[in-house]
Amino acid sequence: MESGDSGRLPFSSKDSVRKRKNRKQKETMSLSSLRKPLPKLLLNNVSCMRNAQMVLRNINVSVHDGTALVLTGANGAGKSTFLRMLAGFSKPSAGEILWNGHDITDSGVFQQYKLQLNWLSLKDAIKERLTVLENVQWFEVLEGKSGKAKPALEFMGLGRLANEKSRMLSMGQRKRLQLARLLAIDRPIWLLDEPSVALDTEGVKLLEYIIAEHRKKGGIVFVATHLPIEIEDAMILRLPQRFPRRKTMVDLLD
Ligand SMILES: Nc1ncnc2c1ncn2[C@@H]1O[C@H](COP(=O)(O)OP(=O)(O)OP(=O)(O)O)[C@@H](O)[C@H]1O
Repeated sequence: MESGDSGRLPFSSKDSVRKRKNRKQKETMSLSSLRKPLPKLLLNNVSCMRNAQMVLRNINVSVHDGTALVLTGANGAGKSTFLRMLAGFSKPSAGEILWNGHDITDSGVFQQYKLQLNWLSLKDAIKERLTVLENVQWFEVLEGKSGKAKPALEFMGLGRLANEKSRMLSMGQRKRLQLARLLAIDRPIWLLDEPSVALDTEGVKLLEYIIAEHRKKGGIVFVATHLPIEIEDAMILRLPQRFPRRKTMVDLLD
């Protein structure tokens, strides 16, 4: 009996050790899944209407710190609409956009969320009568910051023009000024609509560089573009064409 009992004991103790191990493994797994960071931004089945037409349909994207998302697609596919929605200018007609798990359409959340955003679009909001430097400083003042305007302009190759009236600037220089503003204000989420338009080769390189540096600090970058921009490990979201394409002059020439 004794030997029989003692013979069974090691098995039952092995069993309980194995069970304990399994339990521990399960606990570790559930802990690690708990620890998995929330996406900074989550678009959950988002659709968006403009002018009574569905422009974006059932978009699902999750974006973590350091991510770049490049939006591509034909004219009218909805790239700017996507950015406008993230900026809070348009509301999703269905689905939700969560920032740190909170719905950005909630007004309390939006007050905090909008302070994270840096918006760059074709409408450059440059004040013609201010100098180039004042145009950046003006944004700094609104932000309660100071001291970064000059270095940002110098970095973007506009140091020499800092005291010129901004109406003197060429298109590419205006774009560089917008990028200098982005650097001076330094907010974490960049929404860039066609940021490389009008930039020369060096300007595009600078743009690629500042995007890479921003991401290294954990910044998030959304870029809507038709032009190739080198962004390492970017997620690409190609928005579908909204209407069947009619024949164009290009097809006739082919
Ligand atoms: N201000 C507006 N009011 C109403 N509808 C608009 C407005 N702007 C754009 N739209 C509609 O939304 C659709 C998507 O436009 P959007 O500007 O998002 O496209 P896009 O992909 O950025 O185009 P592009 O490559 O030409 O910049 C357009 O086809 C247009 O019908």
